[in-house]
Amino acid sequence: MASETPAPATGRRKGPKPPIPLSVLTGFLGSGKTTLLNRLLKDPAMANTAVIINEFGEIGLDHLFVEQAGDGIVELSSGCLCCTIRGDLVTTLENLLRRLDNGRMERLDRVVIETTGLADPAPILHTVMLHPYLVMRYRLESVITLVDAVNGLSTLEEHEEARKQSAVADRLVFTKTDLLTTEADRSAFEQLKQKLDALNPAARRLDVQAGEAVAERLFNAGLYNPDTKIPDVAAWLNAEAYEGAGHDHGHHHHGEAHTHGHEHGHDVNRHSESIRAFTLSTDRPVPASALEMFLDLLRSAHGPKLLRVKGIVQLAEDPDRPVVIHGVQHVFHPPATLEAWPDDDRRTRMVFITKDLPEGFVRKMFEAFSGALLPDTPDHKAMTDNPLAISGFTGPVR
Ligand SMILES: Nc1nc2c(ncn2[C@@H]2O[C@H](COP(=O)(O)OP(=O)(O)OP(=O)(O)O)[C@@H](O)[C@H]2O)c(=O)[nH]1
Repeated sequence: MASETPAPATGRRKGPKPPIPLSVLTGFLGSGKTTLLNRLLKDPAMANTAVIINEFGEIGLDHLFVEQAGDGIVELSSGCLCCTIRGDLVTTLENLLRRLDNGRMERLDRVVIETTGLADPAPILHTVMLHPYLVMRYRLESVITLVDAVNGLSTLEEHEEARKQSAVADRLVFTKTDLLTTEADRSAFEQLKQKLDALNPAARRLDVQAGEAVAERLFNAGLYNPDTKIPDVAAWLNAEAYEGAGHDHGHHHHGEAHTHGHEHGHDVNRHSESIRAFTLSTDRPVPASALEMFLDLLRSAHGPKLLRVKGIVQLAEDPDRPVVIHGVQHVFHPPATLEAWPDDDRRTRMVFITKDLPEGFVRKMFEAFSGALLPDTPDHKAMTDNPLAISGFTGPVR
């Protein structure tokens, strides 16, 4: 627990240490996580990174070992640390902090957690976000999801977990594009990319085979530019990418065949459409209490349907210092206040990836609390839907 770590650690230099960026590497079974990690671990750019994996055995690190420490952490010749999850993730993350705080480790610039193939990344993120001490020392930077270019389309169609993994990603990394040899393969890959456009329009995409999956492009997806430490809100939100993607979901998938009949959980189109990506924005400053009530209601009543929420908000009470919000399902990072707006755009902007939670409903709720008009993102549903009628809604909008 937090008490094991000596308190003076954070005060060794002046002020508390900045939180350590933490990324989650996920992707379906066999999507190529181990292969990519093996390559990354040799990259000098991974120095001062700790990678947390379930099993050393799988990853075949033997030739890279330099030191085997008692706490399940090994130091690799690249300067990267590798840890197994012994006990639980909290203990592993605490062990890393202990090494850092007692000087056994000089620096820790980044932590990467590899999930098992079937895992929903949200509980891993919650482990950190809900822990009172870890949430001060680590900061969620990015979710990186590997997508197999050959099998990705069928995996997405058949597995809810794969859709969620893709929807919450900050980076979508294609593997196995070298295996796209036939016309049919390439056409399936195009369809896969279209599906991902709908599920997650904002994630930057990288191709392993094109050499794009290097550390500097995979990571550094957080709010803060790692070099300047200045928040780069526009890149982090990438709200422009949602324009066009979030508003016509109903039209993206028509014409696709249903292949699995209509038992629950197997209607491909219905599920693809149930995950939505959209933005809300307003010029009007939002009262702090309205923001709080809006987020409280969203997360308490609809938490599991919020796959990912990011935003920057102009508060009525403190319009010069924007507040940054960041949530994964019902769990939100403590809101951070920036000292100033990073650029001239002072609008409140929020991006949402939701499941079974229609855009019109979220929009209406935001309007109801904030009194804000949302002129730049007209949505005819918002004009016609009655939010009270929808609040008990459980299925997708047709
Ligand atoms: N041709 C090709 N094969 C790849 C690529 N990436 C991974 N593979 C192969 O795909 C298989 C699965 O890769 P892994 O790295 O074990 O995948 P994983 O995601 O770690 O798998 P799990 O641990 O089972 O979830 C291995 O045989 C890899 O060699 C790629 O870009 N191209």
